[in-house]
Amino acid sequence: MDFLYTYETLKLEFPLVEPEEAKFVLLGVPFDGTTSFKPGTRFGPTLIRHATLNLESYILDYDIDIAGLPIADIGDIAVIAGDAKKTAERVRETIEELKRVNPEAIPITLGGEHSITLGPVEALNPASYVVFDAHLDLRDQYEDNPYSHACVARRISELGVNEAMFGIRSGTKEEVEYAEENGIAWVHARDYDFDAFVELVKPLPEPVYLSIDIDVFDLSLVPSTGTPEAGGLAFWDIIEAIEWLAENKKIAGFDIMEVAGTELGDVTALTAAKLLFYFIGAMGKGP
Ligand SMILES: N=C(N)NCCCCNCCCN
Ligand SMILES: [Mn+2]
Ligand SMILES: [Mn+2]
Repeated sequence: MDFLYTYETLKLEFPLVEPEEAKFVLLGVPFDGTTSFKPGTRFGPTLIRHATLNLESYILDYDIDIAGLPIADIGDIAVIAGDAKKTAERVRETIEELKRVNPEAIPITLGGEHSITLGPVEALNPASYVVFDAHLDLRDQYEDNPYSHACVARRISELGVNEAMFGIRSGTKEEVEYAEENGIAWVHARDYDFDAFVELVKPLPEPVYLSIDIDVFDLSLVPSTGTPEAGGLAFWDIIEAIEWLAENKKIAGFDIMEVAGTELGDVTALTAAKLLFYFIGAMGKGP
């Protein structure tokens, strides 16, 4: 099928299916309009897709080949440079188009900066938003823009979606107060472990939208991201959490955001690509 706002890009190397038949539908959003420190998230989707060429589709520890799963790639969204709100709206409309023809599809958005996550969340209407991020993203506005990547969790909480955040190590006093006043639970990167994750996520209502801001990882794993912060989580910390979610909660959608870089083979994109394959594998292997 054709979508109003998408165009074709590099694709995964194994056989893909049409979006109507897919369980997993990839969508890139090459947007870096509100990036405040390091630019380059507009190259994120292409860098991630390219990095998948380095990976085996067979996942050793799951004994599953994700090439056999129904995956579609609908390409990238034509973004509106500098306008996060309108770009997120295009993403919302595209995912709404997809859900009309395939209500079972799980959209996987590759970013692109985190502001764009508002689009899939509005389209999918999850009961809960679980996010791994170095940042709280709870500002009312940043640099005069309420649709900045630093505000996305605030905008999502205003929709009435429950939120839980993990790997946090950056925010303002106002953001901490907003979280407290609005019952938003978050776990500092220093305090993160699997038990803390399960304790907070278990009671959350379903479906859950899962967002990974790539800057949650330790800097060594993600040198190219918009606003890097030292002191992050390990790769397997996040895989373990994804596995628990895949087994225990209905997942409405997933994204990997804030991947930047200008060179093919960037470490950050390799981390993101491996994360993508594990997400698909964990969701595809069944309980
Ligand atoms: N969600 C985000 N990525 N937020 C980034 C906010 C950047 C704040 N820099 C503050 C610098 C103060 N000198
Ligand atoms: Mn973020
Ligand atoms: Mn972040």
